[in-house]
Amino acid sequence: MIQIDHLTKKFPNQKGLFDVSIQVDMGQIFGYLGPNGAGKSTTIRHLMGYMQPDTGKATINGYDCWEESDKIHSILGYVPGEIAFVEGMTAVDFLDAMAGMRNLKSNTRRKELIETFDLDMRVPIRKMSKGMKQKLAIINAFMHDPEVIILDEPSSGLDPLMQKTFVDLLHKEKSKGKTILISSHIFSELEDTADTIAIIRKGRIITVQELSLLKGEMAANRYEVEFYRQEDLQTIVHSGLVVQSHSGNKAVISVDREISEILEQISQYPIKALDIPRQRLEDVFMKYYYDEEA
Ligand SMILES: Nc1ncnc2c1ncn2[C@@H]1O[C@H](COP(=O)(O)OP(=O)(O)OP(=O)(O)O)[C@@H](O)[C@H]1O
Repeated sequence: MIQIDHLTKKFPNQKGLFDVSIQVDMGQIFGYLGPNGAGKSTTIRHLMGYMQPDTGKATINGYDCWEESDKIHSILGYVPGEIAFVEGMTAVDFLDAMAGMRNLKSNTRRKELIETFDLDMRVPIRKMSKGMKQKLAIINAFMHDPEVIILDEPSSGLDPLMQKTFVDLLHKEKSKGKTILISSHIFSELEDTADTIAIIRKGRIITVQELSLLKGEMAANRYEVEFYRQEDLQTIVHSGLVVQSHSGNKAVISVDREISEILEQISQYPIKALDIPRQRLEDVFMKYYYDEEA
């Protein structure tokens, strides 16, 4: 379990983290969402034991991330936001070195992951593309079967097929009961994986909610209806339903009452198309961002 309690870290430029509290339970995928410079990587650096909080604390499976970081690293898999490999190393050298540091005896899982992500290990790291380096970082993060996994924008650089492979891997790990924190500003990545989402902005947590509730908050609030006949649209405009806008034979109707009441009225006329715009995490995020700004 990952726990951050009232963590504050103020940089000399007044940026940083302010009273951040989050909890990621075992078997949970926790999405950490925020715009550039919000404080996601700074939070993760505290979890990794790279930074000492001014006040508050972070723990992983009960170990203090700053004071007991050595204990944490053996149970942790981590994909950093900016990956820097030692120049001149081959991918095999790198994974061997990491396996050695972790006292890892078996290569089975490593081989499976190399196959899953289809990484050509013969290419020297310095000649690898951004996506290939990202794959190598992912293999490194998962090859020792860690209990807790921390991923800082993990699928940046991966092509759509590999992003899907990665999402599948996350689902498998979750089903094994792993605790996973993913920071991202790629909404779809979290929409497909996260149970709970925290939104951070300017170093402060704006909201922590179950993804399903967060989406429900902005549940379909309008119908887009296309009529065959202009006169039917005009009748609807004057029917007492709240028509937000209309053009051509299309009307956007506000869902401000019982859905059955609205459907009953519009279904009196032949309808060419009816669309209920799907709520996306991105819309929810923008709403929070905008509301806080206002
Ligand atoms: N060591 C530091 N000294 C001073 N300011 C810092 C330091 N580290 C981070 N910051 C500032 O703190 C803020 C949060 O940075 P952070 O890297 O955590 O953001 P982020 O949410 O990970 O952003 P991105 O999505 O762009 O990676 C930024 O304004 C950054 O400039």
